Amino acid sequence: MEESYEITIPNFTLGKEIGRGGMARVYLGEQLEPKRKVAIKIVTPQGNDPKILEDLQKEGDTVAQFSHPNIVTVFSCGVIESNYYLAMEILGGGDLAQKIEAGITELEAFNIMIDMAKALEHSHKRGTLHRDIKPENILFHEDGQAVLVDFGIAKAQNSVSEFTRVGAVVGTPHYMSPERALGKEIDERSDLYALGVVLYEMLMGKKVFEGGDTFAISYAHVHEPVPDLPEDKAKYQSLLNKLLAKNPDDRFQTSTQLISQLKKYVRRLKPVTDTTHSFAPLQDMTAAKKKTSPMPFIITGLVIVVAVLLGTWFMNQQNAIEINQTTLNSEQLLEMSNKLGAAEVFFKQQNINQAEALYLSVLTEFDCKNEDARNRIKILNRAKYDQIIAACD
Ligand SMILES: Nc1ncnc2c1ncn2[C@@H]1O[C@H](COP(=O)(O)OP(=O)(O)OP(=O)(O)O)[C@@H](O)[C@H]1O
Repeated sequence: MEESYEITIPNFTLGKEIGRGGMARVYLGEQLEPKRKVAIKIVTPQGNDPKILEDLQKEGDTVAQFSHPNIVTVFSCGVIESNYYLAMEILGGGDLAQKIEAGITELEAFNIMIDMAKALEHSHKRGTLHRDIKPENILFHEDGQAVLVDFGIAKAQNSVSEFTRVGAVVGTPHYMSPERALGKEIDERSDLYALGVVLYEMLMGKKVFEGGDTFAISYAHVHEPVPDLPEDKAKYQSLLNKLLAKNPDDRFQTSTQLISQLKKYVRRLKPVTDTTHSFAPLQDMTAAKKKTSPMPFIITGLVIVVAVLLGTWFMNQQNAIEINQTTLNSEQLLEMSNKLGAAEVFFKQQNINQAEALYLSVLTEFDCKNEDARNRIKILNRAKYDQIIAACD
């Protein structure tokens, strides 16, 4: 029951749909002059927002000026009938999420890292951040070469940050740098952090921080230490720690620095026959079911939530317990339930400080009688529990 797309793009014909994202569909197509096969992405913003269309157009123009083997080649872009279209080269080798699922060698992971660092070096030198580095945005040519796509939320580096512009963050929280989660100004080091998260995923086959919701994941990026790699991968720990440092000053400062470091690893890996992973050939990747990329998370007010939470936590450390006993409205109830969810995730992961901070926040700011939070705080911090009981009952 595939609906056909009713838009006509001058100089292009649309063929079959090959993928879908949050606001976008991607089709095979043909450019008529000069004749060539292309992939055409059509984005239909909610409410046909002219500002979003204008931003997409600017971003398409920016990417079209890039000329790099590891950045998708854009042939044409524009706005037609409130839709934005982008005609680009076809990347028929699947995406990195599929590769990770199928299994990937360490050598291959490092080669992909170099390709992506080179792509970022090119765009950063031209003042553009990617801002949405994730495995779904790393596609492959059929010969296996990695290509960075979807500068869909890229912004010129000196333009207004997406926080101040719309009061929301666009992008998945799994690859979000700490400074970004906290709503601070970001620079190229934030893209390099995201690339570090991708490296962890390639090495371990799972995300560096998981959580019940966007908040819990972002909170982990801000506070959680980088997990220890298993013994057989411990040789990559220092690299990973540097990529995922909480403070951007402790990371690689430029893609160029990262590339030279990665090359050393590749040199060491090359002569070794890697038997730790089974590598699925590319045909298997392309045959694998294509997961459509999930709609980007829109994290409204995340910055405020994290800031409020941190503030509350520090105050709780310093001051005597103060309890809010007012009746909660529905928004506050929702916020409390989000905090309880995140706290439970941290508790199960034995992230005691984070769990304690969240449970205390629930008891002091929302509901000092909340049974779940009381039971946990009783285990985590008996003194605080007694204080809360005394202040509440
Ligand atoms: N040039 C291309 N060649 C082949 N497939 C492509 C190409 N560009 C995108 N795709 C595929 O089309 C699908 C949707 O694209 P894309 O993820 O860019 O949409 P999106 O809405 O921007 O995604 P997101 O929700 O992550 O922002 C994906 O499966 C992607 O792999």
